[in-house]
Amino acid sequence: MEKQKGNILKFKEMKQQGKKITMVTTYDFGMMSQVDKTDVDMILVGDSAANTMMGYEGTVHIDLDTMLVFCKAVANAAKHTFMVADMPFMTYEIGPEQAMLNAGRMIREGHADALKLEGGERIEHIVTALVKAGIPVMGHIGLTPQSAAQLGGFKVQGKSLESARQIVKDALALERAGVFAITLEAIPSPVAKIITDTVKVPTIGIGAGNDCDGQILVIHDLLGLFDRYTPKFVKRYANLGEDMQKAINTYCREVRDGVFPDEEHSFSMSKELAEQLAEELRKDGIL
Ligand SMILES: Nc1nc(=O)c2c([nH]1)NC[C@@H]1CN(c3ccc(C(=O)N[C@@H](CCC(=O)O)C(=O)O)cc3)CN21
Ligand SMILES: CC(C)C(=O)C(=O)O
Ligand SMILES: [Mg+2]
Repeated sequence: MEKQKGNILKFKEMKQQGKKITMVTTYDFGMMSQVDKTDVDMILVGDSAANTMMGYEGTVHIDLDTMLVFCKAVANAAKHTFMVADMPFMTYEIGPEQAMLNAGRMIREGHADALKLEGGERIEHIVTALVKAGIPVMGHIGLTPQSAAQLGGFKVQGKSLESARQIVKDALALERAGVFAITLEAIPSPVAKIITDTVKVPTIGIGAGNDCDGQILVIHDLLGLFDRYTPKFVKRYANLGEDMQKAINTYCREVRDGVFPDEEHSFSMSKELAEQLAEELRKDGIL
């Protein structure tokens, strides 16, 4: 049976029924064509594209127009999968007006179904405005990579009493603002459990333990296509990087050995026509 495209009501129902929500990132048409055939519940066009697709160390170097390129490519293949996209760094922090203008582009031009913003209490007024405008918003708290410089790097958050309490408050602020789900990144499992038990909207964890309502991983990490760094929370389910190297090396060997292309991968011409052609070309003085 063909997969139904999810929606924010379905995700809330899944939380109520204790059904786990599955999510991966995706950044391009080819990958999304595969993901769209799986039973993953939703995808994120993450600003982690800055790392996985562009090779930057952090996520602050990707701008709105670049995010739009990835969104458009993914949207062309996301026929059955609910598509969330990250608002990139500094495209919403100035205030509701800036956020609305840029969110409008992500949805109109990028074809995102929903948007994700980093921050809690700090951006409550901005999320409120977007939700009032009819945009489904996902929150993202804990380790927020766009503020890594301030956090001292990609560090686990909420390890002290005070910072854990702040993250819980951030979750409540986002719920008040009307988010449909909250990403919890790199926080101790007990803190994620408290939030999951407290808010009515689904929590989607990445490095936040097994009590969240759902999980997300960067697709390059789970497929084994990214080896610059591997956060503790990443589990590799395949080694596609190695598979790719093997396939490319086999191709190179076959070309060097004169094995590829064979007849199956070439176009033929009748012997008569080929001879006629040679004759004509000899007449022309070319052969
Ligand atoms: N490929 C990829 N995967 C991700 O999960 C990811 C990105 N890129 N880019 C954006 C952010 C950055 N993320 C990261 C990156 C590194 C760690 C990491 O190495 N953390 C240390 C903990 C360090 C500490 O708290 O002391 C670890 O050991 O997991 C965590 C999250 C998560 N996101
Ligand atoms: C790691 C996830 C949650 C993310 O924000 C991203 O991939 O950009
Ligand atoms: Mg992100």
